[in-house]
Amino acid sequence: MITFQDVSKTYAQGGHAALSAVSLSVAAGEVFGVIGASGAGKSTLIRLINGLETPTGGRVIVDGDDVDALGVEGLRALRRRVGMIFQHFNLLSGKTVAQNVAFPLKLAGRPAAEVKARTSELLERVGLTAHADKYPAQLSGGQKQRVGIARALATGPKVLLCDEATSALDPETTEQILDLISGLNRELGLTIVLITHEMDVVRRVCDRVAVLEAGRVVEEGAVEDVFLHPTSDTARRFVREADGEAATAPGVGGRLVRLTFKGEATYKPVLGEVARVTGVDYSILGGRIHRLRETPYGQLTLALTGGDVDAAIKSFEASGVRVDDLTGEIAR
Ligand SMILES: Nc1ncnc2c1ncn2[C@@H]1O[C@H](COP(=O)(O)OP(=O)(O)OP(=O)(O)O)[C@@H](O)[C@H]1O
Repeated sequence: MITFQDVSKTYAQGGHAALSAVSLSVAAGEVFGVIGASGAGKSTLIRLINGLETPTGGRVIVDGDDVDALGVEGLRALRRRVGMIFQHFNLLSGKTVAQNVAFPLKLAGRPAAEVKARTSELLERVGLTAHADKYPAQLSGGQKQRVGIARALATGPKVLLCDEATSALDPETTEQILDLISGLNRELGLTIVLITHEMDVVRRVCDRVAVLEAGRVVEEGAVEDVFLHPTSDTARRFVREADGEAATAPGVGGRLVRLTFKGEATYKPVLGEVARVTGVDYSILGGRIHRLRETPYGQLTLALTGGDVDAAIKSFEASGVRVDDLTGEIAR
């Protein structure tokens, strides 16, 4: 659905490259996350998808079109197929909720009866029917983002771009908006690209993720792989931030390992069994049970001492538990 081929972008006033040699592709129907720190190039990347920015090198292909080669009319048509929502909602403050949602339909020259019917259908979908005649200033942040979503869906897009869409919201509202976005993906088959600086957002809704650092993709893959076994320092940092996992374990000896339990292994009494058989002791340094979209998983960070540590690691692995040796990593 979306392909970046060796894309670079240097702003005229910028000097250094905001994006360098970015190649990635987003399949139809998936939720693709782009995570990076401030200034990594996330906004630039997402704005290239609907032609709000143009690349200085490479090509961005969306739904079969080379975005940079589209004329004014072609771009307008593309933007009807690619909706966008924003961190600060970007609503028209002088228009009501219903008028905000109707706006793109009116711009597209749709007949009045269709505009009315479609607007009420969209307001119903995002749960704002009762607020149709209010103005944005009378709404909560979450309600404003719902208006943004309804407006983005007005022209029946295939793709929804989410530019830090939950960054201005509290955790509970964030969860509701992410649920709404997930539902749109499931029920309408919308392809979704979201940019964020929070790994938790990626964990909750994305199928795949690219990690951006200083304009380059430093890691990309299934969320499960990147989240459970990050390979780049940047991804590790984001995962740790999301977990609050200890980055150091001062004064603890032994072999530091992270166990990942998934699927059946999650419910086996593996820890005690392995300790008994191999004679190792363990101190628990950190732990969490979470979900990756719908899949539960558990991770435990342990210091293993005494007994036969190598045999213990083999036994964990034989029980379907993944073991990562953190002895080198944890000091980083
Ligand atoms: N219009 C612009 N003109 C000049 N430089 C820009 C412009 N927009 C972005 N940049 C620069 O490009 C780089 C990437 O910026 P971008 O906004 O894409 O990053 P980001 O990851 O979205 O950051 P943030 O999370 O802070 O929004 C930064 O160095 C930024 O200063």
